[in-house]
Amino acid sequence: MEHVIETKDLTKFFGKRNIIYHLDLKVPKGVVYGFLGPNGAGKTTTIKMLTAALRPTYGEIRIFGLEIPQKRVEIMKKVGYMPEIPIAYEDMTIVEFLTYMGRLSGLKKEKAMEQTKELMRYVGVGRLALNKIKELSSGQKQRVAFASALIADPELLILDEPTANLDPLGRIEFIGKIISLAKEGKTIFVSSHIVSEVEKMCNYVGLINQGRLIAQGRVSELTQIEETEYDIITSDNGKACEFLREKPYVREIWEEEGTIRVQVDPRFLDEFFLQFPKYLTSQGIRLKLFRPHTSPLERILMEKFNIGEESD
Ligand SMILES: Nc1ncnc2c1ncn2[C@@H]1O[C@H](COP(=O)(O)OP(=O)(O)OP(=O)(O)O)[C@@H](O)[C@H]1O
Repeated sequence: MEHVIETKDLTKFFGKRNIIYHLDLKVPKGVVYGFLGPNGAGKTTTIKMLTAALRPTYGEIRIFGLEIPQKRVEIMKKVGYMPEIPIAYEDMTIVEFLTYMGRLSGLKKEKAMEQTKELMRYVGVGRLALNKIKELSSGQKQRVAFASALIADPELLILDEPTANLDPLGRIEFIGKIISLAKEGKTIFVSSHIVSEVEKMCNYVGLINQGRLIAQGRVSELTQIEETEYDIITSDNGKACEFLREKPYVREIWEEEGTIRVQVDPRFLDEFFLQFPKYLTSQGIRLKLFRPHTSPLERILMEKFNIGEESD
């Protein structure tokens, strides 16, 4: 099996409104796949179809090579799913809920309890074990929902905006957990509208806008567009600016709050990269920061989303 998740021509109408257009998702085994798109792009609708909560209007879905919805029960044994609005069992305590979810996933009672104990600690709700779900904050509920997705040690995790209610520290912790789960060999499909988050945790990405998949692939391959705008800080910004201003390949240059922003003619990037560091070294100027002005993923988003709008 080449792909853990594969859809062909996946399409969804709500009434006459076409919400998802001919989606061909391909999620290879072992990747952290970021399903990235703005509010209303169709992420949740797609995820609901992947988990058989919603029927496609047409198109095919295969998970582990098996067809949804026909093989749903068999497939879902190996899938941990965390919905956007988690948890319905509001009157259960966390322990009861997680043990119950473990039992539903086919674990023996003892194993379910053992997993519950370990996962409550893992997601940071150990002290709240006997609290009812309805007494929790939305971030705490999201942590419990994450534990619930992990309860049967799934091969594939499908997470719908899992960090939406987490505080900044919770987000950092969560990203660390996703990275280590991927190292264990799990495949993770995670939706988000936050570029920086996807950049930190995902090595594969699918960009969705207005129900259309506009790019898909390994982040490192998609982002090989050369940047022409850079942020620079040196130990002598004045001199560095003076040097750059004289160069014909520098299209624009200005300094803002101690950072030089330079825009280079893309045809002469090689010259810029060769000459600028050489000059700094010759003058004993130290380079403190040198980075593309926009992050690579942000750049492809801006490019692709514009293309999408033009072709409408
Ligand atoms: N049951 C429904 N009936 C009609 N329209 C719907 C239904 N569910 C979703 N939609 C519409 O489908 C579009 C996509 O919604 P969806 O929730 O999939 O987006 P999303 O990418 O998950 O957005 P967000 O980031 O805000 O969660 C929206 O325009 C929404 O209004």
